[in-house]
Amino acid sequence: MPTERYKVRVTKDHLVFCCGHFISYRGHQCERLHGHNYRAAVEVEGPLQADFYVVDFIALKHLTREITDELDHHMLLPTRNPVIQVEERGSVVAVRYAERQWLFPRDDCVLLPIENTTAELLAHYIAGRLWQSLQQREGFTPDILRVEVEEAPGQSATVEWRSSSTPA
Ligand SMILES: Nc1nc2c(c(=O)[nH]1)N=C([C@H](O)[C@H](O)COP(=O)(O)OP(=O)(O)OP(=O)(O)O)CN2
Repeated sequence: MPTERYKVRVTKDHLVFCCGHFISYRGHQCERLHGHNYRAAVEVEGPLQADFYVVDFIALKHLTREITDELDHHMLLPTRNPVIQVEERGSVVAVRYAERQWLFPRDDCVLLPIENTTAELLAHYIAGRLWQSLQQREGFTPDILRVEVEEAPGQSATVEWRSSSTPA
């Protein structure tokens, strides 16, 4: 008897999040501030549950959207970047890279506990949040969770999280 696996995937226009950002690269260089219409796509693998689905599309979309909506229309700033310093000062966020400095209203920013706002690490951030929401709110641990973040049409990054009990 062949074995079978199931996968569900969601990507929707409401999982688009429009943000400002800049990344450091090659260790010591820094992009100019610019924006993207990012799009998240989420895949979950696992056995069929009692309702004959891996996970409810509706729950998956809802939980993913909660996370992407928090990012939408914000400036994304990494708090762990070795060359970009991000400092909260009351109602503003001061950002410094070498001689360049920016001051943003605090409410316009999302400070992310990542090293760089690459599509890879944005996918990692969303995957971590979604893994936690699925466990805590749906009582569900995926065998495999993949999050893709498309920075622009034709260029995206994907991260894969596996449950410790899922064989490689
Ligand atoms: N692997 C990754 N590479 C790059 C990332 C990333 O997140 N992961 N990010 C960037 C930049 O943020 C940048 O904004 C993208 O640059 P670019 O590809 O030049 O963007 P365009 O949309 O202008 O691309 P065109 O194909 O020239 O239209 C860089 N690399």
